[in-house]
Amino acid sequence: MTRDLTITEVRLTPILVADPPLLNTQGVHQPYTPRLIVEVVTADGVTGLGETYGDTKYLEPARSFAEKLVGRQVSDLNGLFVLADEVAVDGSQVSGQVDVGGLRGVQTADKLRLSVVSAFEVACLDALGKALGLPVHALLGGKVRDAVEYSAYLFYKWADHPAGVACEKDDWGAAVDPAGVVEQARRFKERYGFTSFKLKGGVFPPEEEIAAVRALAQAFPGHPLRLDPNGAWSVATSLKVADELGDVLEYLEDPALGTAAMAEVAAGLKGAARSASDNGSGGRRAGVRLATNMCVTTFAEIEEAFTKGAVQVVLSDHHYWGGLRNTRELAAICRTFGVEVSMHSNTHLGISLAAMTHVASTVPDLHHACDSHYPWQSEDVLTERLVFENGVVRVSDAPGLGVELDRDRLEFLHRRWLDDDGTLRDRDDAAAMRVADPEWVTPAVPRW
Ligand SMILES: O=C([O-])C(=O)C[C@H](O)[C@@H](O)C(=O)[O-]
Ligand SMILES: [Mg+2]
Repeated sequence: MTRDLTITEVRLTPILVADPPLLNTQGVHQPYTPRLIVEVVTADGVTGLGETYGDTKYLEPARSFAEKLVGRQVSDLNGLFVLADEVAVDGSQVSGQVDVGGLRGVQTADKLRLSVVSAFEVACLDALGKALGLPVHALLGGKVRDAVEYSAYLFYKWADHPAGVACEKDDWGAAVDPAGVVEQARRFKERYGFTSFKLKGGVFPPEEEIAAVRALAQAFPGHPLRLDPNGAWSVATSLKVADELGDVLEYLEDPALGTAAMAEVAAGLKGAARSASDNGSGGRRAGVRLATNMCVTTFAEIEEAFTKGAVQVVLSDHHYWGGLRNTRELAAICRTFGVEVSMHSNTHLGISLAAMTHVASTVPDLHHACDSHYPWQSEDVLTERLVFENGVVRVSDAPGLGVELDRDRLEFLHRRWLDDDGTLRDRDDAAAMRVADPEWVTPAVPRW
């Protein structure tokens, strides 16, 4: 039977999804965060789904990209990148600096385009898989594992959003000290079976975060632990934290901001490793590895970081690397240079979790449990939520991504976006923090 894979319609639906009051170095999560749902429809009536950031700076290029897509084949995946180069990006939204809302590293025009393309690539793969009766992992060459392991993404957190702010309630409670963090980790383990834990740091002075990680190590002996202050520390502070926590950390994630600072931290750790092997005096910091989702976020950033030995683990994110096939290319480059890979996550829904799981299932040497914010998202646009059991998501063998859109939920969340006066349509954690603390400004880096 011949199939007509021509794209006849592309639907873009911006939505606002509930997000708990999770703290990071720049502020606190908004009560609702923007996402964009992409649907690509073929002449045969097959619909493919994709998901990406929904802020205005992504939405505008996504609209012009969508117009160009009609009439093309869902199988023309390489052509998506050629098309992307033709999409204009608002120069005022582009910067070499760390993005205020998402802590996603540099925000170059190319990276914004890739973040948009990623959703269309996933939607095309979903449609192609459905049309051919093949799961997305098969279109990527086939899975090498049946389940993908995720880690618990622990956050310092308030019990509620500030009084008077419209929001959805969550049942996680507050976590603003070591006991609260350990309790949150316990619940993650109970609910989802996660056995590795990542704490989002850069919120409290390093001594407090060291105490929280020590408390986790005591409560969960032998479990892999990570701490990620999103570049909030100086090189000296980073090395001090490595001294304090080196014996329990799986890796330290973006302790200092940017490749140059990370390379200095790495050099300090390497020096310690040398003295440890020479005379046993390297201290705990000697074996600490550095991971990043902030200084290696584009192909252009790889050479400098790898040449300087700034990182030992790259946390890929298919959104900003430009999709699932680029994620595999990144993994191949990392493998060549002896750098490990795992996956980063921002606030995302089930379409993206399904996409992450498919691609992760095809990467042979995935070295660590992947990050996912999904447990924090009580809302989704799927008829059935994806499930974490014993810390893993099973890889679907159903055609495409193996997920189904709940159109009523999509409409409900879109209505919320339509009803918003614009305040929440561009994620801004510092602005959300100012609701509770009007004096708050994004902290200068290094913060400690
Ligand atoms: O690993 C990371 O750096 C992140 O997940 C960045 C995110 O933006 C996270 O910090 C958040 O959403 O607060
Ligand atoms: Mg990170």
